[in-house]
Amino acid sequence: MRLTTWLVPTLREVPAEAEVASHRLLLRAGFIRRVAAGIYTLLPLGKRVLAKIESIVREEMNRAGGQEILMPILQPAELWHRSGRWEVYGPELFRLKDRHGRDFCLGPTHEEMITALVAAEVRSYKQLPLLLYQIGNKYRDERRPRFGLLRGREFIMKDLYSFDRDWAGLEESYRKMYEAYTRVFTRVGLNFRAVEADTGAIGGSVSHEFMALADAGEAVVVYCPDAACGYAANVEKAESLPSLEEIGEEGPMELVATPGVRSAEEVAAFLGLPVKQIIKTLIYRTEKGLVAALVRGDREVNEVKLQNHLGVLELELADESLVEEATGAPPGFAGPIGLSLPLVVDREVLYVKAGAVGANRPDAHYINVLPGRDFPVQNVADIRQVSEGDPCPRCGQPLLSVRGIEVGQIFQLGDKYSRALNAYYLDEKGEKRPIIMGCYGIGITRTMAAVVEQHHDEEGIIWPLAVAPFQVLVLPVNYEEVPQREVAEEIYNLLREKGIEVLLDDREERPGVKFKDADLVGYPLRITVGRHAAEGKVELKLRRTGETWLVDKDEVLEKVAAFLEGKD
Ligand SMILES: O=C(C[C@@H]1CCCCN1)Cn1cnc2cc(Cl)c(F)cc2c1=O
Ligand SMILES: [Mg+2]
Ligand SMILES: [Mg+2]
Repeated sequence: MRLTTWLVPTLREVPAEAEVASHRLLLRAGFIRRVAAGIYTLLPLGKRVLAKIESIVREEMNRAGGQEILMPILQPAELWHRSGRWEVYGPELFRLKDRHGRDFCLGPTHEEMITALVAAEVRSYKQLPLLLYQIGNKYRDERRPRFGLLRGREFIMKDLYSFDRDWAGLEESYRKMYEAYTRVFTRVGLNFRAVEADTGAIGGSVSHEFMALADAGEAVVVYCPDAACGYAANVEKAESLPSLEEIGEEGPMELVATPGVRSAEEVAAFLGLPVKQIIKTLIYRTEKGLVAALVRGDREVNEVKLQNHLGVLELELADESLVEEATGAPPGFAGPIGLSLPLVVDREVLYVKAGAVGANRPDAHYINVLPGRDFPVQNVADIRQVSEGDPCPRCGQPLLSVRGIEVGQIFQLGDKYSRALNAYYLDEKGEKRPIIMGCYGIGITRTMAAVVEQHHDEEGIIWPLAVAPFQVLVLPVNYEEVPQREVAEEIYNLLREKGIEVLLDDREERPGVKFKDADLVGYPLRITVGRHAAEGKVELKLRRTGETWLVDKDEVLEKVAAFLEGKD
């Protein structure tokens, strides 16, 4: 292919809206263009990378026994009514009406649709297990689309659904998918970790996320430094050994004036107590009303754990006016004493024997508060956010934390959707039983961006060979100069005949522009045809290491083949 015929609109300037490397570089290198917030066009080189990622995913899904299908993006609301999710999802679900006024949504996921299909087509245990998957667009109206392809409102996902006769079957399908995901992310060149994950509203119990480690990642992973232990979890779900240290001496509760002293740190300093002896009260708004969550002063509430514990769909910190109304005091003076709200108490709070809490009146706190004596402790749970340094829940060593990009997530769903959509089968004895499901997603466009986050330098992208838009770039420094053009054309045609993905930069551009573009786009191997062409010599350059070799043009094919075999 000749670059003069290809649309690769590279940019010198960094687009202002791009905050992370992958967004900046995919724009500058001419791989994507923004259409609207969270909505992108994939340009030719971007599409070539996607095609490579998709074919790796397809190979591994097929190897695991998956059968590829393609479901509609337009989903009739009726399916979502049957699963009860039409009302559950809010503005994130793109809804529309057809010309007859019938309700549809643009598919954010396909549990309902695939389960309805299987309900209609599977009758017998002989048809199980069944693994069906698709690769296609998904739509989620994110409140804050950002970071380019990392969080879009339209994106490409591979979603596979497993259908088994029982839980043992599901565990086998889940294990196969876990291994298939490990192969996919290894092959595309990502440094990733599989971590225990929260299942969210999808239901089910077991879930893992595949995290590409990157500072630009929105997810926080906590993990045990000891590889033999191997504990790793999304912080939404992560646990640590609770501190069962008793704090403070029991004593009579007292009201003390704490003028303008609000935060746990301020109250601790004012009262001369350690922060962990403060008991924080945070008021949350849910669709079932207000709730007060209590954690030690040195902890944060984990809102995902709290939401799961309460079984609510919406959970948001109550704003100041709501807190005033509910407690009679501004935030910072809220407390559990005499509070007419349901309390959820973190387990560690029980070990605070003389706590300080807001007195539900301005500028006042109670001290020597004893949980159980001074406020009810019926509802105790693990609702605290684990942080770096907390003891590993398995082996006690201090946990570490790192940021990650969630490129895949797998779930053991169970029978939630099969019961809702009537997907049953008859076993050997003719007994009717619900199909046991799993669902498994990979963010295809997000994976491309994650690869760029992990593979770039200040010059541009460094594509791993397996997903590069082209394997080799032939770069004649001065295309009008005869020996250079002839040698470049000769090498270009030789490689093409061998089926190597080679691009020839035949533009009449200044050499500097050509070199800068070559490094920006990130072709893995570059063959520069310059002044040595007259003696039949060319320069090979590896984008990843910058290493260069001056070789005779007759050695090029052998060198390129060796590089392609070496796979980076
Ligand atoms: O999608 C999943 C679970 C798995 C992920 C892997 C592939 C199959 N689905 C979870 N989820 C996330 N965001 C959503 C957003 C909207 Cl607006 C919605 F209506 C539903 C969902 C939703 O169900
Ligand atoms: Mg989540
Ligand atoms: Mg997730």
